[in-house]
Amino acid sequence: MDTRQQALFIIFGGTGDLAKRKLYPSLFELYEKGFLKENFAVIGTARRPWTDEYFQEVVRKSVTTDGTSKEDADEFAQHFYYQSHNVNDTEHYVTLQKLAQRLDEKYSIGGNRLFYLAMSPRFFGTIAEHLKSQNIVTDNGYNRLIIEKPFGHDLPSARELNDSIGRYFAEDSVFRIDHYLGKEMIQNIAAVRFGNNLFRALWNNRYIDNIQITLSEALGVEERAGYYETAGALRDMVQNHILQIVSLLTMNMPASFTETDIRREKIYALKALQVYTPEEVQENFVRAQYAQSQGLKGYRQEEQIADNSRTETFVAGKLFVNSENFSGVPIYIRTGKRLAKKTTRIDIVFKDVPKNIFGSEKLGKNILTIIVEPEGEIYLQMNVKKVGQNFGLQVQKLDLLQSESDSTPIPEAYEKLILDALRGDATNFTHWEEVAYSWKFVDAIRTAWDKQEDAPVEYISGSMGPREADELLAHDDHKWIFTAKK
Ligand SMILES: NC(=O)C1=CN([C@@H]2O[C@H](COP(=O)(O)OP(=O)(O)OC[C@H]3O[C@@H](n4cnc5c(N)ncnc54)[C@H](OP(=O)(O)O)[C@@H]3O)[C@@H](O)[C@H]2O)C=CC1
Ligand SMILES: O=C1O[C@H](COP(=O)(O)O)[C@@H](O)[C@H](O)[C@H]1O
Repeated sequence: MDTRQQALFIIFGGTGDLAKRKLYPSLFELYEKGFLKENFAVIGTARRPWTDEYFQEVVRKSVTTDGTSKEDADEFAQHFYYQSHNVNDTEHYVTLQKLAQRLDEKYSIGGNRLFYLAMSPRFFGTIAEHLKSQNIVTDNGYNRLIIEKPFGHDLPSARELNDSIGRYFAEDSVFRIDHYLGKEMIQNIAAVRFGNNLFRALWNNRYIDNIQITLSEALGVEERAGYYETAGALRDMVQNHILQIVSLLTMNMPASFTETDIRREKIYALKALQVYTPEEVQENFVRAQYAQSQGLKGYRQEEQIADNSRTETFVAGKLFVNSENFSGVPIYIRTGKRLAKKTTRIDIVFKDVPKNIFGSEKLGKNILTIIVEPEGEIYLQMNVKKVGQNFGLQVQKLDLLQSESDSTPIPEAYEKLILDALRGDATNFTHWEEVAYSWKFVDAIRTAWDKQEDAPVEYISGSMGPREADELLAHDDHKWIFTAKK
């Protein structure tokens, strides 16, 4: 089967951080693996007046690491063209249309176009409109729009944004990126759940006691402070990545492993999220900010951050998916910056056996742990017999998968997602209804917080958040499985 793709990429925000750090290296990987060969070209656009030569140099630099072949990087960069372009200026789209047409012919692309909007969402509507009105979309190939997060800052703004895009592009041409859905171990959730009868049978409120999702980062806000100050951890990480993980963990088994069936079940799971009243928000959610400590700046001392900022850099919460299989199972989530360690992990804690027949021998919990980062790993914690004449029990970890044992290099999330978009497979992109239900849940929390007089509590940089996040679980007689000490 010929896996080579033919496409013209037009990247809006071609001079930006995301394009340089993620998009060009991912395209290069696809080139090195043969998915992109002769029949592709990339137009980078942004306002600054770069030349093609300068742009190609930027691209070469961004794809070059220790092992990169200089010849391949040079050949790859030859496919890149730069067009200085202000997205608000209609005249500029006329020039863009001509360049796109010329490159389509030069590289025999056949009209396939992928428009990557790697810039502030406030421009998305105007770009979509101009792509249509200035005939940059073709009628002899596909026209797909890849859209970066954040998709709005609440439900009304997301709906407005969706409507403005929807006037020009049908839902099946819109690929809303959530890069967590391109991560290998996040994609492994479906394999573990639906590929093993053992877990398929136990994956419900009869056997699962609680679920814990941790997305912790060691870094602070770095150079994205301006954006972060308007978002906070709730909008930056919970509305998208965490709720997407929740939907993958709690959705019913899809009728088939296809885009339509998977998305249907994810939408259903997100629709079943319990939307909290302000009192329930107070009880079930904790927000916090990193404080000045251990020689590191506190959040309010960072550049571009107001010294009275109330933006949360940490969120912990307990949520419920009120579906037949998951109602009653607390799902504890936490995410934050300047925490002890960069890690993304999911712990599924199973219920205790109904009766311990081993007398004074204590039984440990069965816990299935999926570590997404730093290394992909899956463990199952089990009770087994201690070796020896006497009967004693011990807890052991069954190592179900270790990335080291599989020599295939793990593709970067963006690389996988761009290839999916080229193939027209939107399974790992978020449907509008998923976005809408996620905002509905998050808006209830945000609105309650905005009305609270208290500022976020503080936590020490390098810790796993404030003690309130531990108390949230202690209140239910639970505790976080992952502590930084391990
Ligand atoms: N960076 C990251 O790690 C991540 C980014 N994202 C999202 O990706 C998007 C891009 O982020 P990022 O690359 O960091 O942002 P940057 O600020 O680095 O880039 C913004 C880009 O937009 C261009 N631009 C701004 N105004 C205009 C205009 N009027 N006309 C044409 N071009 C314009 C800028 O170039 P110029 O000034 O030359 O016009 C620049 O290329 C955002 O939606 C962000 O939320 C999502 C996840 C991670
Ligand atoms: O979307 C975002 O994700 C990153 C964390 O992504 P990861 O792949 O490194 O886990 C986060 O730093 C950023 O604030 C947020 O916008």
